[in-house]
Amino acid sequence: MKYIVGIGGMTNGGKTTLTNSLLKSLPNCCVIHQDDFFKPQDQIAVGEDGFKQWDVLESLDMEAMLSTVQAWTISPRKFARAHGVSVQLDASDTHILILEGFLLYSYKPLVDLYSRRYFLTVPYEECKRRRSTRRYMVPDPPGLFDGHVWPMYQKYKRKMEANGVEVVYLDGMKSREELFHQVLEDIQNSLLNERRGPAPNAGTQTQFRPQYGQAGGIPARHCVTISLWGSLYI
Ligand SMILES: Nc1ncnc2c1ncn2[C@@H]1O[C@H](COP(=O)(O)OP(=O)(O)O)[C@@H](O)[C@H]1O
Ligand SMILES: O=C(O)c1ccc[n+]([C@@H]2O[C@H](COP(=O)([O-])O)[C@@H](O)[C@H]2O)c1
Ligand SMILES: [Mg+2]
Repeated sequence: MKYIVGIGGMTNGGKTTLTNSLLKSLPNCCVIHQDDFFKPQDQIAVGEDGFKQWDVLESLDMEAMLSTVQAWTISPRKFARAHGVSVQLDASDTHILILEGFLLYSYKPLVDLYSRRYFLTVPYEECKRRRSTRRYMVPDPPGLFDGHVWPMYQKYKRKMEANGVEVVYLDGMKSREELFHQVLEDIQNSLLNERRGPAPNAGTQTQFRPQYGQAGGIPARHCVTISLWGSLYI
């Protein structure tokens, strides 16, 4: 069985932290980080506000991300081998892929591929505080958060909701441990249900239809991590 989990939501909601914990506990689990698909700086448009528009879908090479997801979907084992990782399998033959990023549910070709979509949020003040401590590859210029990051977050979230994309909201103010256990348990339950039979709404929650792009090479910056079967068997 192939199972794709989205760990999405706002910047600094705790997506990468949660994903790293899940990877250690979920069997045969690969991850694709959306951040690894940012286009080079010279291809990022400058808005009328004077800010580089990092927080829009066009700043990401989503076709390349889709191709990477597609490669996993076609053969998770081959995908793992292609990245030099051996995967131990047991009889259940479950393969999990985590997609992690801040604009996971706004790209139509991907949106219906998820088995489960999580969405982390924290209040504005906490998001701004956490962001002020972060150092990205390209540091935030003064005023970027209020002038670009936050308005774009709100815009894409509104669109996602208007499109009827079903997500499981997660309170990013909970402790790292609480979030980890909550999501791990939820994924385990969801996997059990999937094994019992297809969920009535799986893959059909929105009007979007998957449209696969051309499969291509995986850009060098793209990082794929594989975690092997651990002590946990689902
Ligand atoms: N549950 C949490 N509670 C408090 N701080 C957190 C929590 N999860 C992550 N953090 C911190 O918030 C910051 C952003 O976390 P990160 O996982 O990188 O977020 P994202 O990938 O969503 O931008 C980091 O400093 C991280 O240590
Ligand atoms: O990683 C990069 O190259 C990069 C360059 C410029 C900006 N970013 C920021 O990365 C943010 C998304 O990552 P994250 O982990 O905060 O969800 C997004 O809000 C961008 O503003 C990231
Ligand atoms: Mg992150």
